Amino acid sequence: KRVGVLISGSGTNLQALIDATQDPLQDVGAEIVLVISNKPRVEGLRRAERANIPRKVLSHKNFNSRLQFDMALHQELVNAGVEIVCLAGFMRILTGEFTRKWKGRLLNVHPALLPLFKGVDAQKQALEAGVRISGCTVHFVEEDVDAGAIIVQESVPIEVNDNVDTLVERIKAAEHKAFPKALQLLATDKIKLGSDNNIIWS
Ligand SMILES: Nc1nc2ccc(CNc3ccc(C(=O)NCCCC(=O)O)cc3)cc2c(=O)[nH]1
Ligand SMILES: N[C@@H]1O[C@H](COP(=O)(O)O)[C@@H](O)[C@H]1O
Repeated sequence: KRVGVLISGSGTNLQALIDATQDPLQDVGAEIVLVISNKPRVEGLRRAERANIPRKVLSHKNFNSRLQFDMALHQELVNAGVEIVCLAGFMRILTGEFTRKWKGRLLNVHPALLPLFKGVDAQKQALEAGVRISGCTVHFVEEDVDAGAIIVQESVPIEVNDNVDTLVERIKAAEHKAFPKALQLLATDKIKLGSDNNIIWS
């Protein structure tokens, strides 16, 4: 399957997807054919360059509305023949127009065990809640933010002297295993999204 990856920053999840899809010993069943960043000059674009993956910057500042940005994003993905889209640290909320066009083919990784700790500071929320276990979630993306059907989760312990930075790092290591696993399940048709947002395993 042809995969498009959307990023906004460092791209360590993009790197994990690149490594997994380019590893001859793994059969992820996917090829990353396009990387799009909504921010220029981020490290994730250099990771794509090093992997010889076509890449593009689409700044939301160049569009008069969220919908126009999303439709330009959609057209780029369609033109590249993308079949599955992965949000890898993409920090723009997508319109329902976009999420409906990619329903069942749009994945995101969230740095907490959803439905706990939705939103942008999930690791900080977990520390403040005093939970002893957190982790990451790879889910289908719906219009309702961080509410899509869950595909893969991986847990990590929260240590006594953890701060946001140490927890971010530990959760990222889990993300780098969970995201390729979830992509493989979808790309090789082991799972699909059911009509009432359930996961159907074949
Ligand atoms: N409709 C839909 N779109 C998404 C876009 C990105 C992510 C990634 N996780 C994210 C979750 C939350 C945010 C957020 O609230 N950012 C601050 C506002 C930025 C802006 O103005 O756009 C960003 C990404 C998830 C979703 C999702 O679940 N549903
Ligand atoms: N959505 C969240 O944004 C971060 C992206 O990191 P990177 O993949 O750009 O390194 C990750 O922690 C991910 O959970």
